[in-house]
Amino acid sequence: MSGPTTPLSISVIGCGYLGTVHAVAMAALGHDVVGIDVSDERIALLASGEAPFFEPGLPERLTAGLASGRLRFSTDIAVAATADLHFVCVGTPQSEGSDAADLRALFSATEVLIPHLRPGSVVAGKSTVPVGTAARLSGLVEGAGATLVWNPEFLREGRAIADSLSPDRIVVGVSAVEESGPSASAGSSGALNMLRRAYATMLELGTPLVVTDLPTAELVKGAANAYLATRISFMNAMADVAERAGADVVGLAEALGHDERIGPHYLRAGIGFGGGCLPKDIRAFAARATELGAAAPAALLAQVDEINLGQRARIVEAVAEHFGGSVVGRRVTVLGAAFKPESDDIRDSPAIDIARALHRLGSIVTLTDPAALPNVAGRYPELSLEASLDHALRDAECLVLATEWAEYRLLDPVRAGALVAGRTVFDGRNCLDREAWSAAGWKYRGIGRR
Ligand SMILES: NC(=O)C1=CN([C@@H]2O[C@H](COP(=O)(O)OP(=O)(O)OC[C@H]3O[C@@H](n4cnc5c(N)ncnc54)[C@H](O)[C@@H]3O)[C@@H](O)[C@H]2O)C=CC1
Ligand SMILES: O=C(O)[C@H]1O[C@H](OP(=O)(O)OP(=O)(O)OC[C@H]2O[C@@H](n3ccc(=O)[nH]c3=O)[C@H](O)[C@@H]2O)[C@H](O)[C@@H](O)[C@@H]1O
Repeated sequence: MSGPTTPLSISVIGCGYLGTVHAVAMAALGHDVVGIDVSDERIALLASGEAPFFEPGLPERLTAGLASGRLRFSTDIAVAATADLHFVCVGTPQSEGSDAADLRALFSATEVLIPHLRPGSVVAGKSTVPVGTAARLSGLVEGAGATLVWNPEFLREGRAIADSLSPDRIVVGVSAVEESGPSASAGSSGALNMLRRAYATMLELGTPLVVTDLPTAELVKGAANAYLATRISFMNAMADVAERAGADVVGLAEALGHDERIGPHYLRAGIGFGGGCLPKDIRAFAARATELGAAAPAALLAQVDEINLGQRARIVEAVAEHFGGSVVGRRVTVLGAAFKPESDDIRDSPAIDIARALHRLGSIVTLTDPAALPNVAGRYPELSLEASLDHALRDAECLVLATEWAEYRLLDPVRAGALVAGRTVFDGRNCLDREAWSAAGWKYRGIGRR
């Protein structure tokens, strides 16, 4: 990818799944980038060229960035002082004991950055936040003569590099809004120009730029994730009806997806959504909506959440039912631990929830995954982990496919059938070839399927 006409000096604060990829992408675009994090371990890994998590394409991009001299990493926030533009990418997890977002890292990262800001520099918030957060931060930033903008991120794990370098759209929220619509003040207009320079390569390629006010930019992100989550739960609700009615949710989704007004994406029924974002983001959105007095969106998203979590419980119930009501002593192998394929992220993973629930009910659970097992090890000692797929299959009395990695989707049912002790498969992602598995003598159970 060709670089911008005038490279910027950029800091990226918080080098997790989002920040690491953003730092690497900004360097790939030709900017001078320093990634900053409070974790010594993480920064040491990154500085040595080792990707701290599994993300396709990241190792190559990281190595290239470091070799170009345009990418470095530090735990010292003072190194941000030379940057013109600071992207804040720290975590905003669910608070313990409530549905609201925990904004402590965001405020603390901004506070320590303040002494290193100078007039004209720009702070761009990328973390996902409840609407109104930017207004609370802007006073802090403007006190230092700098400008705050909100620039939410829409990348998906597993496709993070491509999503960062070729986004569907770039959204920038600025602080000044006049009655006639968003229009930038002097500070905001300079900040907007800085963001245009940061993303020049993509803008030249025609990527849409949406300039709006701060709360709308924050809401775009929350609404996008709420909508995606709602689509998935909608299809899981349809799957419930389909299953009871003897219909097939896979065919239903295909037919719905051909409608241009609906489109084919996020219609896959299954054990539901997980990860570090959709679940906590809909909860934070609902909590903030409630604070603002908007009861209906909070109720809608509570229902989306309930349907989603219900999918995990239902598959556990179905496995128990298969064994005549009790899984005690039954050997069940769960295929997949990550919340989605091409990622090692196990945050709020449906696969882990299901494996743990089966174990609690007395089942002997083996969990396998091509990338995520190092993240599971130590955290869930009750689960028996098996890196080799063949070993995981051996003597299993039933399989639960929880994460649709290619090696599971393409698993040969005849070969698998020779390894297991019982030929029953619960396809939690409706991704197996039902006919081929049935023909190989398996009892196939999908979700929302006959
Ligand atoms: N993971 C994803 O695919 C996406 C995440 N987001 C949002 O981006 C934000 C970050 O998410 P992830 O990267 O997934 O989280 P993460 O937990 O992987 O990374 C957060 C990083 O921030 C660091 N950190 C915490 N406090 C800090 C401080 N004061 N100064 C510097 N670094 C600090 C942590 O050590 C950690 O490395 C969240 O708001 C999330 O909702 C948005 C789009 C995509
Ligand atoms: O805010 C974020 O962090 C990101 O959250 C999601 O991205 P991500 O969580 O990486 O993964 P998705 O591909 O959206 O999948 C989320 C979950 O939904 C599930 N899913 C997805 C699609 C579908 O049809 N059905 C379904 O159950 C997946 O298995 C996975 O567990 C959004 O897609 C990104 O745009 C957003 O930037």
